[in-house]
Amino acid sequence: MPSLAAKITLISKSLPSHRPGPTRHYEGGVRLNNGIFQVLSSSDEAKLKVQLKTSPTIYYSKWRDGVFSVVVSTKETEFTVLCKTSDISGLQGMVRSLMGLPPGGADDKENRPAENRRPPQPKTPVATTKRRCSNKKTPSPIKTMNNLSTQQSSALTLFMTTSHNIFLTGSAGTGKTYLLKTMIQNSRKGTMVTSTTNVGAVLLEGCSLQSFAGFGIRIPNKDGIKEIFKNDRVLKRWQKTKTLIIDECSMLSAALLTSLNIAGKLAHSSNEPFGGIRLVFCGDFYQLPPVTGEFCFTAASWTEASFTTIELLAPFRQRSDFAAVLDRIRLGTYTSKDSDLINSRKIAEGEDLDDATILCTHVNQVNAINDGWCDRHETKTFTCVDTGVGGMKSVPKELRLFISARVVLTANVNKNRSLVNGTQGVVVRWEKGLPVVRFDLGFNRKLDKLVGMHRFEAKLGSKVVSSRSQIPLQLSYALSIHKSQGMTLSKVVVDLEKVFEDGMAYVALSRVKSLAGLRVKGEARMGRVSEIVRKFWAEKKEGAELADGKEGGESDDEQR
Ligand SMILES: Nc1ncnc2c1ncn2[C@@H]1O[C@H](COP(=O)(O)OP(=O)(O)OP(=O)(O)O)[C@@H](O)[C@H]1O
Repeated sequence: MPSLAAKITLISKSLPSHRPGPTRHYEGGVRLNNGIFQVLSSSDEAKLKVQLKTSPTIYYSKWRDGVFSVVVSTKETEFTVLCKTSDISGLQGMVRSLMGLPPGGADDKENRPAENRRPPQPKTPVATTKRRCSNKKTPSPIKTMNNLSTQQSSALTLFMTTSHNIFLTGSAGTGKTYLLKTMIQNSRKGTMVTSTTNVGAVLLEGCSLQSFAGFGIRIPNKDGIKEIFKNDRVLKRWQKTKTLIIDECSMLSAALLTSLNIAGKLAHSSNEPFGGIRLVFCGDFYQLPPVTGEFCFTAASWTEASFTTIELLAPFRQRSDFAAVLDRIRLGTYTSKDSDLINSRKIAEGEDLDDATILCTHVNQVNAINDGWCDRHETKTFTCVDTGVGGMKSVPKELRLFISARVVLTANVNKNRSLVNGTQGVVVRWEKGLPVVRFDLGFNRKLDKLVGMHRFEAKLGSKVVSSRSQIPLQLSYALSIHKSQGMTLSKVVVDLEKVFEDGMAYVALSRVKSLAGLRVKGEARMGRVSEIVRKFWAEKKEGAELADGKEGGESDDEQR
């Protein structure tokens, strides 16, 4: 790959606009080795076609309403990037990042259009190993991509080599959080890691969005924010923030996004969107919506942020056949065959499901099931040790466990041995007063491991503001679907009779790795798909057309 980088030549040049208005028109493309991707034409409403002469890869793109989108399809994978970029050097950066290549190239200079001499380079060097901040001179993004897919590597390159605001999305299990963690490891000083959910914050070792913002449970207006900023600590935190990462952004409301925008502008005394803070949002709007209010993308602040959208398409959690069924449920395009397939997983009479996690729609169902198990056994109680203020609601103060209890890890204990958040097991004995858990590593592999106290930290930037030490386990007989968002589980029973939220059934069904690990209690209701989300994507994707099975070189009419 690196040698290929030098052989990519940008041959694009700007053309005079033949229509009134601010839209710029380009002709050109990038040269790859002896092949040429050629952008044949462009305008705000017309398709940009990228023609590929010699490679099996198809690049197909379209320009609409100022959004340039390119669909890349290789033998291994296929993904879409939509980016609001109005300069051809942005296009060059996009193509490079799509290919997993570092920015720039030996032969770029001469061919770059005069007004765009600066390729998208990182302003400061980027780390490959150290978290948040680095002083290394030469970034080597490829080193950090070894265990990432091509799609994920490309997205990481985009994160590391541009300052675009990024919206990282994709179906459940496409590795968004996995990639986000790598981005965090390679992020610069001043990066704040947050999530709209406590569970998400724990997973990323960040803090909840509301605690970062200093808003508490409020969604303040401008005056309210000025009042909050009288607290010097909160104001300084905002002023130090250069990048704000928000995971589980499907649960971020439009009102809160608007407040964040105002706060960023006030803190940085700047009229730039979010006061110039770079945004990295991660989530899937087809999953759970905000608890109250509208989706964040309905706010004017979303448009102001001009996100570059990265949609990961390759499923990691499930095999592609099951992933395809789940995707249709996600989009509300499932067939009766899909529905029958899910319902064919109904619990059989007398079936032993003690090793499964029951995913419930309501918390009272969850507590009743887990408490019921504790009540029937002799339990040992583990009390947490807290430091700092605020506590961590998602980690229990008191954890009741018993021998033979089914548990799930809530922290990464040992990545090499697959003892990560979500790994399930059974408490088999006590040792030194601590539980020994027989973890299920899949493929009939088991591992006994003494689980000690784990320090869960809430961070604001690199500063630990509070911590809670607790055994990183949770009874896993039942979990709420809300809590399960983001988890990967090996065997689940879904109870979807009382689904009350768009995307809820999809979140529950997509936690499991395979159909074999899925059991259904009662009649599975697939729930609805949010019309607003559907519209959001329809408008976004109108700009992108997949070139399934079509080689470059066809005319626009043929493509239609
Ligand atoms: N490059 C990778 N190599 C190996 N495993 C991966 C990779 N990317 C993701 N995974 C694994 O795939 C599973 C799903 O990944 P992850 O939880 O990041 O997906 P997600 O898109 O965030 O899902 P959700 O939307 O449900 O939260 C996890 O078990 C994760 O460890």
